[in-house]
Amino acid sequence: MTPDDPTTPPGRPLDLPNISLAPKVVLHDHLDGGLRPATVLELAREVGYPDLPADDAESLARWFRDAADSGSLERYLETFAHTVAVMQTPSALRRVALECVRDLAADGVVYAEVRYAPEQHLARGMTLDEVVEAVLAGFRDGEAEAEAQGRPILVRCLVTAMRHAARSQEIAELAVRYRDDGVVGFDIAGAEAGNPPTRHLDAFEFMRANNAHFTIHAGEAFGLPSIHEAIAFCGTDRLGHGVRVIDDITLPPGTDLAAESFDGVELGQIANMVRDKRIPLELCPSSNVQTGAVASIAEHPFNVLARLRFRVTVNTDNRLMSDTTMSKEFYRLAQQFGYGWADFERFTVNAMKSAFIHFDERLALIDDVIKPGYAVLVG
Ligand SMILES: O=c1[nH]cnc2c1ncn2[C@H]1C[C@H](O)[C@@H](CO)O1
Ligand SMILES: [Zn+2]
Repeated sequence: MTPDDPTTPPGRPLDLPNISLAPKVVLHDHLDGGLRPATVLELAREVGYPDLPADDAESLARWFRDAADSGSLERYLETFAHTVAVMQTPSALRRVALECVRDLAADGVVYAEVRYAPEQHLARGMTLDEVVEAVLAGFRDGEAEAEAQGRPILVRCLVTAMRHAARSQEIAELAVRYRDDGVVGFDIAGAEAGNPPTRHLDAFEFMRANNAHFTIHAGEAFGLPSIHEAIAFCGTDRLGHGVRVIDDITLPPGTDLAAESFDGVELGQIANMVRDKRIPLELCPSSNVQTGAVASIAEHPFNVLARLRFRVTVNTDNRLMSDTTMSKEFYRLAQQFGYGWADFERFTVNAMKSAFIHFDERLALIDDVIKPGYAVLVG
């Protein structure tokens, strides 16, 4: 695209430096999937963890990306053993949480919901409450620092239960216990096949009974039945990925996935329900390619879903494993599907509307931060 090209979107060039200036919102970002490689090395040395697969930051970064590039969610998840191993003390958790906020703020993120599974951080004797408190302290440190640097960011936390394990009720209780301290919701993650959302129905019912929010990783490695359970039986507020909802959408043969509109599309009951109820899709393009949920960015249903007016949001999932940032995800989508600032603004407003903070707080960020931020870029 060049400035003379009539297809070039208006405003500043859509390059990474400009995209990083745009206000962005991330709803799906794992704390244990976003460590800095140098921090993994330092913490491993501090806690005496000898099993890292590389001993310099650059090689370690490459190892995470390549190992996660596996085409299988199960193999992708194996890489987390190394990050979780070095996140077993309050000081390590607080540092990782602080650096997470620093990295998000430096990338122009203005609101983030960051998740992790407290039950995976008990190996050296911390309690679930101590884990949550250490992470929240790190987020508060990061927010204060960003504020002082004139780059304010609001970071809230989701606590995740591992879907193959049996602690979801406890984790849901933890979410409710810390709801006034920065935990805004609950989630389940891990290997999807064989661990359907209804395995954790009690935990979701507990959240609903307490008027509390949750999202569910569904429709990533496993398809429509998982999405159906998450919505129909569990009553999820959002879908973690949900990308396989595309399997309930019939496109005429030969449809160009990068088109601006789609004729002759048919939606099944599940796809209609997701769209009718405006259930947010936490799409994570790079991660979806790495786990084999989709074959490539070009074949990612993001554009089809966006043009069909599903409530799509753009997310990082795991910045370390995908070697990504919010800006890079936006950039990759723009390169593939020709998006401009107005599209980015729409995806960002979609995300902000879908956040688990209160309505007035969401509205304030949309009106006071997101809209003015994009107005500057559009010019
Ligand atoms: O995209 C994902 N799908 C399922 N599970 C995931 C994904 N990304 C991270 N996880 C797992 C691995 C982490 O250890 C855990 C908590 O953040 O969540
Ligand atoms: Zn995830």
